[in-house]
Amino acid sequence: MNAEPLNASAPATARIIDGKAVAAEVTDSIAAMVAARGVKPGLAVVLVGDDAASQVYVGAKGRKAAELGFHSVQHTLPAETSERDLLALVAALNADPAIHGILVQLPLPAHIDTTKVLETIDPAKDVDGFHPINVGRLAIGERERALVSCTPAGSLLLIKRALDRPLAGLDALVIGRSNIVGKPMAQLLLQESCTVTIAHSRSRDLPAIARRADILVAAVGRPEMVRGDWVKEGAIVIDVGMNRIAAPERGEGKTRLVGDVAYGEAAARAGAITPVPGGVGPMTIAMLMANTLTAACRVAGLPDPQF
Ligand SMILES: Nc1nc2c(c(=O)[nH]1)N[C@@H](CN(C=O)c1ccc(C(=O)N[C@@H](CCC(=O)O)C(=O)O)cc1)CN2
Repeated sequence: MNAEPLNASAPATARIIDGKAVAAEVTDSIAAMVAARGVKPGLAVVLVGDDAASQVYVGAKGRKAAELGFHSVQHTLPAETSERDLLALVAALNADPAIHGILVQLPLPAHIDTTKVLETIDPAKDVDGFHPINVGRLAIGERERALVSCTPAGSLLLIKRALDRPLAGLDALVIGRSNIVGKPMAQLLLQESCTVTIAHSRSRDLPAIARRADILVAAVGRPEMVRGDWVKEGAIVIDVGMNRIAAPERGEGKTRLVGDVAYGEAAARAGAITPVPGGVGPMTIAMLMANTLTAACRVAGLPDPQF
């Protein structure tokens, strides 16, 4: 039977999908599961160099892990660290039974081959879900054996919370084809039996494609590219973009964060929409914690936690 498209009585202004609140629900449930299951998930976060934003993210991940009762370690290496030394650290973490999850913060300095580093992480400890084994398992429909990339996994959870019906049969559009967000997002939606389109910078008549989408995920890295008139009435809009743009109205040299969607315009037509900040971003760290708990449960022979 064909699913009805979303639309019918679309509200004049979208519901705001509160990523912070959903992330807090996820991490609360993780803390409860850690206590109930008697596991001590171990997360190692590796930072190479002194990129200011990366320092903030790595600090937030380590603190959240400790707060949830995980064994939490951070390795901070200087920017000049050789690829060989970084690979040796990853190998040591692969061999450490107290560590269930390894995360190497990106971007890495230019002299280090990122692919080589990510492929050295034991797939069972790859809590970022970037290893080709995990990507492949997701692609062949073996999500239950994979660790799934955190941002798409978190986005799917937000979509499910925003919808009051199953996703099956809905038209989903993912704008952006990155390995980290666009492609795994499309795979997840496909497994929910959506009809999935992946669009990118060379797609023809993107506004027309977008107007057909019941679920629109923007992960293209272009500030406010998706305009209000691209959005179907009542659609769920998930904005993965995080773009810092000049904000002279706030004073000289000031900036502000915007997504890939022109929020005000899109909110006037969407059924529900994620803001930036406060939408998808907080889910990334929550799903990292979820993946680390999952990895620890698998080692202990326990069932995967469900979120
Ligand atoms: N190994 C990884 N590296 C990177 C990842 C990743 O998932 N794994 N993602 C990004 C950075 N990132 C986490 O690492 C991340 C970025 C942003 C947020 C977030 O919550 N953003 C806030 C806004 C923050 C602000 O005001 O600047 C939001 O959207 O509300 C969380 C995690 C690159 N590297």
